[in-house]
Amino acid sequence: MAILEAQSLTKRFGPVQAVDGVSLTVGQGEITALLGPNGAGKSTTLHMLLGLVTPDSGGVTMFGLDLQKHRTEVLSRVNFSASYLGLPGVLHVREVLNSFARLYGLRDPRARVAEVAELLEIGPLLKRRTADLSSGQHTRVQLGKALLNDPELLILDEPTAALDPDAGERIRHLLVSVARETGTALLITSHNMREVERMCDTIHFLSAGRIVASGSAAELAAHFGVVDLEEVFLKVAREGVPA
Ligand SMILES: Nc1ncnc2c1ncn2[C@@H]1O[C@H](COP(=O)(O)OP(=O)(O)OP(=O)(O)O)[C@@H](O)[C@H]1O
Repeated sequence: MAILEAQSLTKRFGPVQAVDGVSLTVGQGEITALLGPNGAGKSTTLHMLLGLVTPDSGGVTMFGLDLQKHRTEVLSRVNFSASYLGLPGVLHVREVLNSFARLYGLRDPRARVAEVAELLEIGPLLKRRTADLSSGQHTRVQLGKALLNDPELLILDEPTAALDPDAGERIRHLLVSVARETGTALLITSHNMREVERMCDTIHFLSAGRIVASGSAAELAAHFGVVDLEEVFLKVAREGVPA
């Protein structure tokens, strides 16, 4: 059974058709990427999948349940992280994570916060005020928050955007382990083509709100007659997709 199925999602903001008929499926333990130029509609698509933005048309099914009809049940099995999400600045990292752990109804919030802090290597940050974190530290805390409830579907908007190469590599390794070992389905956006090549099973390329190409990195490179995903990106973004 698919973990996530989006059917013909559309969203218009005034004159801008941000998303125009996006359908996609993500299976258990699969890592899927949404790629595309700035403004292609990636974040809007993710926000519709999370129920944060209401689609003009189309629907979302997760775990076989309709998102609109079973919102609370469905979203309790999902989590989301993005560097643009704020954290309450006056609170310490431990207080923030403990609050989310209680909000998620975890049986032993403190134990899970300790586990996640070890996974994300944020133990030394637990006593810091979130307002004092660097952007890379903030990203790791956000990811920690997103792993607290052991989500079956993890949606990540540019998960490694603010991380240095070493931290980025560790987080990629962690995310791949989470998908492969626990069966969590991952849906990510990224502008880092090497990252997507290394992590993702399936890639959907968005342009002007539409999926214009889908496949593995190798399939897409072969299809467009280029050597890698970076070149696929440049070709599709600059020349479009031949009809
Ligand atoms: N709340 C909003 N109100 C008006 N326009 C919006 C809103 N959200 C997004 N848009 C517009 O919808 C289009 C798609 O935006 P979106 O943020 O989904 O793109 P993106 O692919 O995530 O881009 P980026 O790579 O720059 O993050 C853009 O033209 C954007 O300006």
